[in-house]
Amino acid sequence: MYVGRFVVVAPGIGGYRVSSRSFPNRRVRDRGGTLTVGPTADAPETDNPYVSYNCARAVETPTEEPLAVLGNGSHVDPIAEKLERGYPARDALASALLALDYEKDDYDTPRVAGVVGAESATIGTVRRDALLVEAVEEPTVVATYETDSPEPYDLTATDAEPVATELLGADLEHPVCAAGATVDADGVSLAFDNGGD
Ligand SMILES: NC(=O)c1ncn([C@@H]2O[C@H](COP(=O)(O)O)[C@@H](O)[C@H]2O)c1NC=O
Repeated sequence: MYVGRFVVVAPGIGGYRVSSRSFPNRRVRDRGGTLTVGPTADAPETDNPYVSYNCARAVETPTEEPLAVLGNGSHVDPIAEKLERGYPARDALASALLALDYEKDDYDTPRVAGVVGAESATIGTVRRDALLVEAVEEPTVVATYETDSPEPYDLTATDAEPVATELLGADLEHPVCAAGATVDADGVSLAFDNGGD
């Protein structure tokens, strides 16, 4: 099955995977507290605005709560900025997803995102026909295609890098790269797996 990009979150842990039919020559890079998806050196040039972006950010709220933000596009940045200004996760997700809306590409690709705290998690998506934001207690996935509403996900890893590796290895078509995050009282850990390097 091809689900495109997907986010998985639960309290204390989360991850994000890029699956792609059209732009497989991409990887995650660490820019210090932010993980970025972008082209590999040998990738064909493209003017598609949706394929390079920050996919994971570590933030701290005004009350010093560490949070991780994960998502499939430029909405990750305003979600992170709203959390840093004290918006609750629900409101940061809903307002940024609604403002940017689904992607204006050939597929009306939904935006998906999650916010992970040490003891909380919230997941969201904006599609052509819906805006969904939910607080969740157990690992929950939302994807761009097919699985485009939140549903339970069987996540076994408990650390950031194993989460990335587990998502990259999930039996879903066209894996490209993945990110993982863990959050506890001490802060956020981010990691990634680009497969084979
Ligand atoms: N976030 C991403 O990594 C990403 N990769 C591709 N897209 C969009 O989704 C469309 C379909 O891509 P694909 O055939 O790889 O699933 C692309 O034309 C592009 O507009 C993306 N946008 C949202 O998921």
